[in-house]
Amino acid sequence: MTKLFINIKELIQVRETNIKKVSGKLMAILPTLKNAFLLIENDIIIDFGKMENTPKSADKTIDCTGKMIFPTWVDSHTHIVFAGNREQEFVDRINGFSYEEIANKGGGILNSAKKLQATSFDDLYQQSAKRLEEVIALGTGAIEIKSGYGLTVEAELKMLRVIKKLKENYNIPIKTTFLGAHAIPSEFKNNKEGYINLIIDEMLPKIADENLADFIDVFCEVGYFSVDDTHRILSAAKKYNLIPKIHVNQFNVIGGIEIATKHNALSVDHLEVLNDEDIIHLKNAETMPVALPSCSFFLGIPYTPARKIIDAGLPLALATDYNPGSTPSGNMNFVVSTACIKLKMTPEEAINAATINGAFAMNLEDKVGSITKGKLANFFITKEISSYSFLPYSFGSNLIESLYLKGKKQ
Ligand SMILES: N=CN[C@@H](CCC(=O)O)C(=O)O
Ligand SMILES: [Zn+2]
Repeated sequence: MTKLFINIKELIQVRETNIKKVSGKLMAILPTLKNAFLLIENDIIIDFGKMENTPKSADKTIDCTGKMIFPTWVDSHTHIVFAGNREQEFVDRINGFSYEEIANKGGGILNSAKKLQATSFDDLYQQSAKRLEEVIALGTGAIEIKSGYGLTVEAELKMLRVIKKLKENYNIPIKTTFLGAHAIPSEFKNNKEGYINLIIDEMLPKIADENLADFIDVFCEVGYFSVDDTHRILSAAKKYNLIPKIHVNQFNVIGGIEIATKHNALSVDHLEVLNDEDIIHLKNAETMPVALPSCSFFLGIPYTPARKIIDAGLPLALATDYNPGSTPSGNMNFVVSTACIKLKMTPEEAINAATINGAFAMNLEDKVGSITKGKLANFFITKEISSYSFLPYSFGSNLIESLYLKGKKQ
């Protein structure tokens, strides 16, 4: 079955030959085609070009006059499998408590873990599926999902099995990250080593047995897991071929980037604080830096210094961090807007960061992230808009008119 999209006002992020990622100055270049067509066959993009070269026929033709087509957003960092919400902590923060103070009082990640442990598999699946549907409707066409709100063998496995079921039931590429080292559970309050042993000796082998994860993550931060802990966990995960994607530099610079790059991490995420040495480590690595501006917006913490990263010649990806504590939003359109408004990224840089660079940060750059022949037909058609910059400019508006995943209208 072929579908031909014609009279596309502008086809965004067209790449004749696939690229892995865009870095530095090249991030400012967003290749597009005006007055274009796009041809797909079943779930795959098979051709695109200028209207004067439109193929004569297709099984179905869709007129896009006045509208643009973007590859769907690639959200490379989420925690959408969680139970309940944490709006009381939101109110506590309005009343002057910090994220750290709330966590130290037993709130934060431990609060979510308590809720998740008491939630059945089916209930957790239903809550998570609803969030997945919500973000797909907002233009996300590939997503990474982490565990890390279980913090017991049983509850971490429950989270990962929920993600597995989401993968089976939804039509988008989903990658799974094991984040057992998200926080130290209360039972191990004075025995962090004991919890790390549990991760290494019990959780990892069981996860590998059931093939439940693609990536390994650690929250490398003061009060959570040290650089040495991170090194231990990543070394153990290597045996199971789990690739590191690490939470680092959210509140403090403690050497997380150095250890992550030594372990050839696929990405380092957050980076709200970043020093010159970190930049040097990133320059010597293939690791993708990932900014999560909605988290900075919600917590009122510094924004990732995107200019410093890009101006150093590095790539940058954007993701939502959708989770109940620091970012209760999975809206990639808002992320792209906030990146322009607060991180001073140009629309071209932000769109590259939210598509092809996000795909790299999930090892999916051959499948999604650009309009390229052979890639999945995952894209959205906008409402009538004046230019692609109108999208980040109109923050808070939903300008997506329709969405195709693997060639099927959603
Ligand atoms: N920082 C660590 N993990 C999450 C937040 C966890 C939570 O507060 O529930 C994040 O990426 O922001
Ligand atoms: Zn996160």
